Amino acid sequence: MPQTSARPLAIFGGTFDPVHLGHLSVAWEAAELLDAEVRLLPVSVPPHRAPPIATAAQRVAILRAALQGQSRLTLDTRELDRPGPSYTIDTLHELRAEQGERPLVLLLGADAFAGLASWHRWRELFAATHIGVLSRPGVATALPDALEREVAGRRIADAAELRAWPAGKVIELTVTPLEISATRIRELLAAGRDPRYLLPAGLFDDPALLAPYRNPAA
Ligand SMILES: Nc1ncnc2c1ncn2[C@@H]1O[C@H](COP(=O)(O)OP(=O)(O)OP(=O)(O)O)[C@@H](O)[C@H]1O
Ligand SMILES: O=C(O)c1ccc[n+]([C@@H]2O[C@H](COP(=O)([O-])O)[C@@H](O)[C@H]2O)c1
Repeated sequence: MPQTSARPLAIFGGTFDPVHLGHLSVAWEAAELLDAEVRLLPVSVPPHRAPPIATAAQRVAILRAALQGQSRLTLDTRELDRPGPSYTIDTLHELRAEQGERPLVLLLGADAFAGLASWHRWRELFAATHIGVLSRPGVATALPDALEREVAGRRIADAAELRAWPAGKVIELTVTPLEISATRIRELLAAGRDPRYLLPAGLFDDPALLAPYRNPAA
């Protein structure tokens, strides 16, 4: 592969049902550690889990409100425009066609990374992107054998090295541990609780934003 020196483009995909301060904080720190542009990509149809509670439009409205007031993290809604399951390999091929040899970095929480060998055409991911693994509280670092074998020769420790190649390296990103999950936030909202300090403050300004979780049957 040709060498490159462009500023990396990092993508952070998720169901974001809803986006929370755990997502935003780790994405922010990854942008700092990698000196990268970071885009949040909400999935349309998650390949490996039940459909989200909120619609795509509702999740995007929450994301837009959550991202207000800063410009380091941006929103990329391309997966919502594609029918069928949101396979990450398809997204990466689209981005590669747009970005040329610019380094791409797929950001994954440690839990999502540990499950990588079950993803659609997972071995092709390494030719399409670098991977940045975000530490997450309570997630063991041991990997299944097939994944460990694929990753073993790819690990790097210095983020600057990512710039030398468009794809193919794996870097652990040690970020501030925040034990926040969307599952917990949905439980709290469904129980009529107010998880104010687990979510960006702006989400509480408009009662419609979190309404899908307060009364999922509505
Ligand atoms: N607190 C966190 N710290 C580090 N990574 C996180 C954290 N929360 C989510 N992630 C990562 O964000 C990505 C998208 O996660 P997702 O939208 O499924 O959030 P979640 O909080 O894990 O949701 P759910 O509880 O519904 O499974 C995944 O790569 C996941 O590992
Ligand atoms: O491409 C796949 O097969 C695949 C399988 C599972 C998850 N993903 C992606 O991983 C990201 C995090 O997913 P999740 O389920 O933890 O929200 C999100 O962008 C998903 O599209 C992708």
